[in-house]
Amino acid sequence: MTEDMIRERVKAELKEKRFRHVEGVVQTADRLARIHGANPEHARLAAWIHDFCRQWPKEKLVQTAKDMNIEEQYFEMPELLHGHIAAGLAPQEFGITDEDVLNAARFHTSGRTNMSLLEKVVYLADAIEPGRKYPAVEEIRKVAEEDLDLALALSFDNTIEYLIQRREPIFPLTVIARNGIWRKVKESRSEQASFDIK
Ligand SMILES: Nc1ncnc2c1ncn2[C@@H]1O[C@H](COP(=O)(O)OP(=O)(O)O)[C@@H](O)[C@H]1O
Repeated sequence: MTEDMIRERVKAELKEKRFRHVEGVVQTADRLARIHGANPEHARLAAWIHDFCRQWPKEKLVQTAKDMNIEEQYFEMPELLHGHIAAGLAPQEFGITDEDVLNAARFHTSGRTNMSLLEKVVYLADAIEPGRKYPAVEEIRKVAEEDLDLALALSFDNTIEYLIQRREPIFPLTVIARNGIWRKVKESRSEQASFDIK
């Protein structure tokens, strides 16, 4: 399937506003990939498909996830299932088989530890595409141009703070990923005496 065909297939599946978000993620993922040396075509593919199942009803997500044998832990938070299902459908639906592309779609909402460069690019593109509006977004946009790991750490913190404020559960692996990326950011800067965030 060509990228244009994938675009049209995704467009047919989503409401206009959601599709505009996806277009924003594609554009941002392409840009971040070029800046940071990831594969821009792979970044765009993962971005096109990441929200393919975003508008499915919860029952359909849960049933499909069971049929696909998606890991038990994701069922506790059905908001996290759509990326996994999109990745599971992608070989058949779009002819996409590259594991890194599939994982970038799979983990775009929760993140995970030891994310690949492409996974970070797509996670952040989803968080900072031009349609996103939240207090920290400008700071994360700016940092994402220069330091992908720091931007990822800030983005995890932002999501976790948002969920806490709303008294929502936090997926435990996001917290573990958050701790890991902050450790990596701090270690890589430990020689710089002036390292200071905020
Ligand atoms: N780490 C997380 N743990 C638990 N719930 C989360 C987590 N990240 C996001 N969510 C929930 O999933 C929903 C979808 O996340 P969001 O990033 O806005 O959408 P999308 O994955 O479609 O880009 C959010 O409204 C939030 O409630």
